[in-house]
Amino acid sequence: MRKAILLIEDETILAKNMGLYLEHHDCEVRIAETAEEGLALMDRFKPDAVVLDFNLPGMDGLEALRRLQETAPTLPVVMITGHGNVEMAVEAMKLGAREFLTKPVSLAKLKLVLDKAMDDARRDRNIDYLTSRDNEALPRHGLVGESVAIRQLRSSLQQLLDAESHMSTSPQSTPPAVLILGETGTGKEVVARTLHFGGRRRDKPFVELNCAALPAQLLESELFGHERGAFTGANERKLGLVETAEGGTLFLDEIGDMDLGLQAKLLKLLEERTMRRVGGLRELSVDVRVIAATHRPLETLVQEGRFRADLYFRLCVVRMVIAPLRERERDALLLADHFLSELAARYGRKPPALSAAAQRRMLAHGWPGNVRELRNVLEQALLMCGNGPIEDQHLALVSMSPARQSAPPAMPVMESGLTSSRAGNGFQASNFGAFAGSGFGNPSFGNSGFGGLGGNPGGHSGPGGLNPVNIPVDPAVAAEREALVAALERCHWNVSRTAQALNLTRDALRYRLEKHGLQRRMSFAPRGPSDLG
Ligand SMILES: Nc1ncnc2c1ncn2[C@@H]1O[C@H](COP(=O)(O)OP(=O)(O)OP(=O)(O)O)[C@@H](O)[C@H]1O
Repeated sequence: MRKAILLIEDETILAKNMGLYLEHHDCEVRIAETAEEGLALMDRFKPDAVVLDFNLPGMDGLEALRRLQETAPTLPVVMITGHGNVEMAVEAMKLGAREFLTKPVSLAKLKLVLDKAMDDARRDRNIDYLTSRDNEALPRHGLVGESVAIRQLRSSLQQLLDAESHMSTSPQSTPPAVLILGETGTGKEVVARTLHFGGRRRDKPFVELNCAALPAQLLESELFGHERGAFTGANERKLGLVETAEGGTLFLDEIGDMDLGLQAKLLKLLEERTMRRVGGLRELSVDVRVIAATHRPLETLVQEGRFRADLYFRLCVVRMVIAPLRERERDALLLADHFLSELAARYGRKPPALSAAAQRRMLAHGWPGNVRELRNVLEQALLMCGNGPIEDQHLALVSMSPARQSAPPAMPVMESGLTSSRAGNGFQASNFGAFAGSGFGNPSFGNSGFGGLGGNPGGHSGPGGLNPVNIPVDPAVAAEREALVAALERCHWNVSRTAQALNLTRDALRYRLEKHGLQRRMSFAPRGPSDLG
């Protein structure tokens, strides 16, 4: 993705040279000759990084840096000075400048420093973002719902957390790996966060990675980091997310999409608690709790040889299955109340009522996108309903193939939550019996959601990302897709900016990307602050 770089430099020739060099290296550049001009460009240009000269006519570089920090505290700024003044540099660093270069500036070094500054900023923002999202991602009232499935899940989570609280604190006793299964949008991430933030690791990092979002090689270096020179473009050593998660939790979403080669490395991490950076010679010890999730029927992938059986067993020391929303009795209405209060507060309005017809329609709907879909549908309905109640025509529910709509409830709801909750203790070692038998895991996967979708579970796009659920394409849907693509192109496929441009929440945009099979085209897509889905 082209990076947008703002150069604030009054020496015309130097600014031009830097600009040409960076443009030649696939950056989009704007030059401002004064700090005032640069600051005025910020809103319109929205740079990914700023190169800022100390000595400028009018407002000086330090003052400009101060202002940039106020308005865009995570924006990486590289300072340039002609004097190599140490005090100034220290002051700039204190103010948050990422890097410091002295004139004459080596253009190659500038590019290197910029790349590193943007990389570091992205990593920091990931962590900040993940931390700041705690409250947002953990519903304030915990897992909303009173269905048997959700009550069981809540109590199983509590039992697991209680058991973990009695574990020894030695580094050898990492809490068990957990595998969370469920259709898209059922709340797998919420469960993972509940386990992390409800447990003893809560003050350590919760780092998440979507394994479906990156090609294998990138995923490996994102996960395990790399040494300098490990491959073309590896100009600096980079820490991976495993090391970033030290002492905390690594949440691997969409684990079913992980490449087989990388699965072997993950297995080693789980078995030996060691890892090696790409291009590295040393084995490094790590203390990381792994929680993995997928919407795919992992057991079937194992049977088909697409997922390692040994890794599967390692991951599901505790296995949790989250029931799809359509199987959670009247939870859709409880969740609707919850989301409407939350959304109404955000829009500064009173929560609207749901008409009886709207309630009936919600209870009859199949919710292929589950809780996420429900929230997005309600957000739109809230905006459409004016000051009256939400009527059924305000609910933009995507119609589904008849086969799916008429699918019977997949399973006794009791099966939800930890698979082993039947055993009475809420959780236990994974269900090897079920794996070996013809049922191959939890019946909820065999019978319902996944089967009924003709191999395209939960509305997720197919491997090419272009074939979402069997939805008849109507012109409105096509128009929505077109508008999305246009906005994405305008915003260089940056999720945050696109969401902003379309006045959508990131979740709402993410849902729409999934709906139209556009998600896989996000080339960068780790769940970072700017790119997070
Ligand atoms: N029981 C619940 N109560 C309140 N909010 C919920 C609940 N379950 C899910 N949510 C909300 O629904 C949205 C989707 O949940 P989440 O991201 O955890 O789903 P997921 O299963 O991880 O989805 P995906 O498979 O696409 O990664 C989030 O905004 C989450 O906060």
